[in-house]
Amino acid sequence: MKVGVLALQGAVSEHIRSIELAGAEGVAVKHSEQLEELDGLIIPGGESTTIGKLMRKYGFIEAIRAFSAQGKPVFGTCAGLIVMAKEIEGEEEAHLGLMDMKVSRNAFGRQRESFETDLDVKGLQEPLRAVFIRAPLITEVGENVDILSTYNDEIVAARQGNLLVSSFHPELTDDYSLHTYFTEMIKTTQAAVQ
Ligand SMILES: NC(=O)CC[C@H](N)C(=O)O
Repeated sequence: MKVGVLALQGAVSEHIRSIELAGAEGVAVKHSEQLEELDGLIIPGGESTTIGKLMRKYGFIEAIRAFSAQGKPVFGTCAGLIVMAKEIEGEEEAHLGLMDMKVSRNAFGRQRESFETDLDVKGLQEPLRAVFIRAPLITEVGENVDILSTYNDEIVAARQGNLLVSSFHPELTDDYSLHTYFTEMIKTTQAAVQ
């Protein structure tokens, strides 16, 4: 199984390490043509405005939409979550606009820049060590979105079919269980296609 990590900006190598611990081959993705050989894609954290601009410049917007439309799984963390949202509070334009949710940027940052906590995540056996860095919050979700985790009653992880998002960074600890969850999503879609 080959999982790409969008390598335009942000925490790329850490995601490659975590997805390889979960048993997949991790590929740094710099050109949209590379998507053709992938089974799943991770969009990392970083700065969503920058990632959005670079995605437009290098033809990733249409390419990732087409990738997702084939049913292939996409996992966005932190800034990656923001670029996947249909709506971003205070901004006129979304980026990929894939997932039926509204997000608020830097929502936790107003309280605390960054922090770590143990989170219960639906579908994971053990609490997950989660690192929040100027993290966004999901403030509204559509009815097709399954809420996987909350922190202080705020939504911090969710899934909609082949789309997975977390407002925290699951790649910055040794716990790769959310990456394993993503590889399981890929296996399920592959089984459904065959
Ligand atoms: N760690 C992160 O990815 C931070 C996201 C960043 N605050 C943004 O709004 O794009």
